[in-house]
Amino acid sequence: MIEVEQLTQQYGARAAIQDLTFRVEAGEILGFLGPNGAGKTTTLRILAAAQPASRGTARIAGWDVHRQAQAVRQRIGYLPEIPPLYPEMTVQAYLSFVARLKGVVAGDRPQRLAETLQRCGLNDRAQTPIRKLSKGYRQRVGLAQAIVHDPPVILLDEPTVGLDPRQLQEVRSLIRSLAGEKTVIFSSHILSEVSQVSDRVVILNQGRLVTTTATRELLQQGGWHYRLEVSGDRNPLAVLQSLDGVQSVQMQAQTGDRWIISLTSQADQEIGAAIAATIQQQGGQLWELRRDRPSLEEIFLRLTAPVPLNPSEEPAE
Ligand SMILES: Nc1ncnc2c1ncn2[C@@H]1O[C@H](COP(=O)(O)OP(=O)(O)OP(=O)(O)O)[C@@H](O)[C@H]1O
Repeated sequence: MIEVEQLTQQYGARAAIQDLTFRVEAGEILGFLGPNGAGKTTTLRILAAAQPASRGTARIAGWDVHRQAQAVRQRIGYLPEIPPLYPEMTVQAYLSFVARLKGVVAGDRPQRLAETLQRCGLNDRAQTPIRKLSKGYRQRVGLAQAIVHDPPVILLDEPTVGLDPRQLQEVRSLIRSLAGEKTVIFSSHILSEVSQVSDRVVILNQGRLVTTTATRELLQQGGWHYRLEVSGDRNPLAVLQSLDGVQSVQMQAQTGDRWIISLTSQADQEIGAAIAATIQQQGGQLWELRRDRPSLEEIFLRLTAPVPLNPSEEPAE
């Protein structure tokens, strides 16, 4: 339903996004994730036909976002970071205006409006001027304007920013309720949030695609975290470092002949038994061995760590 190929946006000498390629299938909810400045807004604006890309192509339901921008705009609902609301209008008048603008025929408008107000939990605010609404309700109106014309594709740019926990929950379940029926891209910089709403994520960092994967698989990519407390005559750090399947080892604390060590295994390598055997072989004693999955936040931070400069680009000392 959405096909992005080699999409690049250049701002002067800098590329805000570079060679992005991904697809979103019909009925899928895709989490679009990345830290601030990763290029999420730029990508969504291009997909919404709100700005042309410097290079590459993007198609929505087969229509090219650049060459067939009008056809694309009719088929998408777009919620930008700052929703385009008219503060003096009532919710109902505004949604009716948007429906007309988006080409909903007059006869269909009352039903589209009623359905949208209901779906977005806005029935009791229909006659309220937008300027009197709380942030959460404004966000609902923003979502409502994106779906009032019943588009097959919905693009939501950070729809949950600034909401309180209850509003967050409501907006998330609203987005979830679109699954299967609509194709949705929903951007965020919080992986745990995206994982609650979408089955698959695209992760961007500094304008480049880092990964596109099922959220479930992302969790498994992180390997395991171990924390062990060991005593003995010999510091076990070196021998643990050379163990098969180890990604990193760190000394957390040392008091006398006791060490507290944290260790991360490579993706899907369960090495608890090997750790215990190694300590025993070198005559040490294991007082504690704990195993955890890294949190989604840790995985996200690892995947989006700043990209180091090439040696040739490093400033001279
Ligand atoms: N009109 C513009 N002119 C120049 N640079 C821009 C412009 N718009 C965005 N950028 C730059 O492009 C990069 C990507 O910005 P973008 O807003 O797409 O990222 P983002 O992932 O949406 O970030 P955020 O989460 O902060 O909204 C940033 O470095 C930004 O400063």
